[in-house]
Amino acid sequence: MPRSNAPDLPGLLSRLNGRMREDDHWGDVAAYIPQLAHVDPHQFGIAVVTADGTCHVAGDSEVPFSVQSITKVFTLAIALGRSGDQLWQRVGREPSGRAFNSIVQLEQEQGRPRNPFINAGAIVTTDEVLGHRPPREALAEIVQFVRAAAGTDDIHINDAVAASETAFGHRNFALAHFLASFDNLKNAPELTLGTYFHHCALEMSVRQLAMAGRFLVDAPGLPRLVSAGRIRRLNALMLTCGHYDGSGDFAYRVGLPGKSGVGGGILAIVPGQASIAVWSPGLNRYGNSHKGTEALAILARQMGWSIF
Ligand SMILES: NC(=O)CC[C@H](N)C(=O)O
Repeated sequence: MPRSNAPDLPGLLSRLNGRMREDDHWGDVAAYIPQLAHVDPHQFGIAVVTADGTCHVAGDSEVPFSVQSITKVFTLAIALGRSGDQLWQRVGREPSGRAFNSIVQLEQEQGRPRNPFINAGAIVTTDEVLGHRPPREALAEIVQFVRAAAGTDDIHINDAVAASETAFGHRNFALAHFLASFDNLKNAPELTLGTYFHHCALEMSVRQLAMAGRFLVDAPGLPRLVSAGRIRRLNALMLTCGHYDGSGDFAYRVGLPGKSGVGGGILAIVPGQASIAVWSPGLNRYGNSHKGTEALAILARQMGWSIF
């Protein structure tokens, strides 16, 4: 009997939801994207898909939220599918120890971002996915990949969020132009960023996100979109880099590969056993969901889930 079917998971999720709502420290929503600053922080949802394909949910599990940087996992999978290991000439595989939008290492390291999950690295993988196509085509491929992974067509880009980020995206413009100055962008910064802002503005509920994460679990009954070797490598990068300068703390507390977004979502993977999505819009000092991290730490402990 796999451990994923062990202690009454639905009951556990429901108690976890209650416990998260008792404590009134919710963290602060991301204010640098005006559309996200309006989101009510007092929300919490969780979904777990186990290896047998069952999805258990609790809390605000059907509310679509801005998945933001969690899409970097999907764009990385697509970029590796298109370019293979050549991608690593343009972007590294080391934790940055810096905030997600930091620019300092880019100058020191001649325009090769530390990893694909910080903004500079994700701008490079987006540029790779874009190739020399119109952004609309690349976005269609990304949305199609996410929909196929989730098993539903009801996943959309929120254009107002993309526009809001474009209007205030001075940091990301700076990063993209810096990359271009080191000859590490194939497209005009505006085109690559337009694609990046739009895929970050994808919206999903935790149910949809947990379903979309199934391809990273590598269990016989779950959809397989990339090879087993690539699944392991995506998970390795999620563990070491998925929470930016909070990645070590997340590994210490949760013990699972995970990817966060400033919309307050986290996708975490229990290899061979489960795909977990949590969402609570208030963030901690690293820009990762405060209650999402708390909830994952408790769930992992209670289920005995850890890669260690
Ligand atoms: N950490 C995040 O989710 C950041 C993504 C956001 N779109 C940005 O570029 O700033």
